[in-house]
Amino acid sequence: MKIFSDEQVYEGDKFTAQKQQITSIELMERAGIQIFNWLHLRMQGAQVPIHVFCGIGNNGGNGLVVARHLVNHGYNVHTYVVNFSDKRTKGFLVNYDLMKQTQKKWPTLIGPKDDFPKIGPDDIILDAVFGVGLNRPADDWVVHLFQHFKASKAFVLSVDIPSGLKTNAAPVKDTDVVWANHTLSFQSPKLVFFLEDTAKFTAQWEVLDVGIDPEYLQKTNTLTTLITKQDILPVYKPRKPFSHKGTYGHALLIGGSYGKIGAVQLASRATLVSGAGLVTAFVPKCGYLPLQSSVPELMLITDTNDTCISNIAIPIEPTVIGIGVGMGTSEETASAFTDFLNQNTKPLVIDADGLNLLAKTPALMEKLPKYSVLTPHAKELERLIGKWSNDFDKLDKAINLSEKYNIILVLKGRFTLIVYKKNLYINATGNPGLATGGTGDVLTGIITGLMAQQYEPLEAAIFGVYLHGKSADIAVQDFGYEAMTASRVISYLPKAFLDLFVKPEPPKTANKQDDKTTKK
Ligand SMILES: NC(=O)C1=CN([C@@H]2O[C@H](COP(=O)(O)OP(=O)(O)OC[C@H]3O[C@@H](n4cnc5c(N)ncnc54)[C@H](OP(=O)(O)O)[C@@H]3O)[C@@H](O)[C@H]2O)[C@@H](O)CC1
Ligand SMILES: Nc1ncnc2c1ncn2[C@@H]1O[C@H](COP(=O)(O)OP(=O)(O)O)[C@@H](O)[C@H]1O
Ligand SMILES: [K+]
Repeated sequence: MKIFSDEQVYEGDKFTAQKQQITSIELMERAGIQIFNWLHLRMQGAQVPIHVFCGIGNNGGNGLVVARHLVNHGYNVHTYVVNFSDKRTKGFLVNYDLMKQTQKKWPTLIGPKDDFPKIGPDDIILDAVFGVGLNRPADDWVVHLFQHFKASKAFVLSVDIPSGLKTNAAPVKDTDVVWANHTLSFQSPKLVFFLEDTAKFTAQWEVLDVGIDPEYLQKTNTLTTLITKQDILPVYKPRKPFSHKGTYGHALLIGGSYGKIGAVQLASRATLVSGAGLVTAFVPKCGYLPLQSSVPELMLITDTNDTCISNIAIPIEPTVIGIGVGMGTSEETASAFTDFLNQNTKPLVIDADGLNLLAKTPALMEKLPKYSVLTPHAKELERLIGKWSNDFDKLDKAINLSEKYNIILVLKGRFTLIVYKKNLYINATGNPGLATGGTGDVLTGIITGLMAQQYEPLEAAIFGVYLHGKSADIAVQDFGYEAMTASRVISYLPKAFLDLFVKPEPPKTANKQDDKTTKK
């Protein structure tokens, strides 16, 4: 799913107005009706007080449209204008006048010196104070109003974005932003809904189709994508009837050390279950027996050293190499890793201690083949790029690293972000059941297995991360979060593949307008 920038949404609005010969006010009316329908469907006329707080820009204009329809349908509505500027937009002004005509009085103006209205814990707040037009910190009194919302414990529905939140920068303080229970985001979700520092500002979100012309949506490319099944299906390579194990590549996993052979076991099982034709592991001698007896499909090559990797000699021609899981960072291993990178020409997936060794000797980054896939968790990433001040700083640094070495970075977390140069892919599958040792090794195995089958490295990273999280999402239904374990994530990979071909259920809505909303 494309994540449009603010500029692209404005541009799309203009394109639509021109192509469909309608005014921006009519487009605003359409969007407002969508929000009204969302509320009406859920409230069915209930007389719960609804406090609509409107700014003076187009976000406020959207709020006024909703308020008018709520009044017309007999709801218990209180409308306020948060009067932070006198530069009112046309979309605001037109709807402000219509509001007067509808309820025969002007909405209540709130300024810096006014008391805030009483809001009960069972009331509803419609937050239309700031949208994506926020371009400087809000005044203190407006921030106090946001805190008043939070203190009321009322349900907060934000229009387009929680007010005070920007789409491209971190807020200075958590109190500068409205904490929404739900956000109706225009046309696509915002990147900030998926970032560690800002996801908390909306407990849930939904996309509202505000009627931007389909031609514009289709032809416009975005830098940011939310990975959905619809993005994965065109990438999926169906198994061919006249194929054999050679068709699906030979994956090699290099890793393991005394006490950490399990990491290679998990990664190589995941590689096998992802469909690689042949899988070999290169491990220290101590790994031979446990791996040979626990994974019969796996072939093994051992190092001359008993307990750690000391000399990576590979008498095979693998399609792809996954290196680093459980490998350790001893001096012998570090030197073997350097020698390996100096002579390697095969595509690479690098995880765990492979990343730690790269961080220790950054000059080794020059040796990475282009399109190598690196899969750091937050700590490993910090070792590679240094500390960051906020999510956007982290992304900038990751983009720089990707551009400098032409590599793909898989930034693991609740929402794993795949960075390739300026392109960003967000994965939303997965759950806290994955917060357990070994699940990262499984991911390395999956991506390596997909690359063995000739998925392009970027495709393999995107597809792999999606499948990994999906397995966990299916497994959680049987095991819950606590009992998940990395092995169970592998056992549910088959179901994650099969799920690709299950059609999503149509949304259960009674209202045609509401069919247009996309549920998370
Ligand atoms: N079809 C539709 O219905 C569509 C509707 N859309 C809706 O429009 C919304 C964006 O509307 P918007 O551009 O008018 O800006 P908005 O967020 O309302 O802010 C108001 C103005 O306040 C100002 N300002 C900024 N920061 C400030 C501050 N800290 N303290 C004080 N003032 C501050 C700044 O103006 P300035 O003073 O800089 O001239 C800004 O312009 C968007 O989120 C969506 O709801 C669009 O998506 C298109 C399709
Ligand atoms: N709360 C969470 N929600 C979703 N995914 C998670 C969560 N916690 C961890 N994960 C995923 O689990 C994996 C953990 O990887 P990693 O930290 O490398 O584990 P290990 O090194 O033990 O194998 C990553 O793919 C990460 O995205
Ligand atoms: K808002």
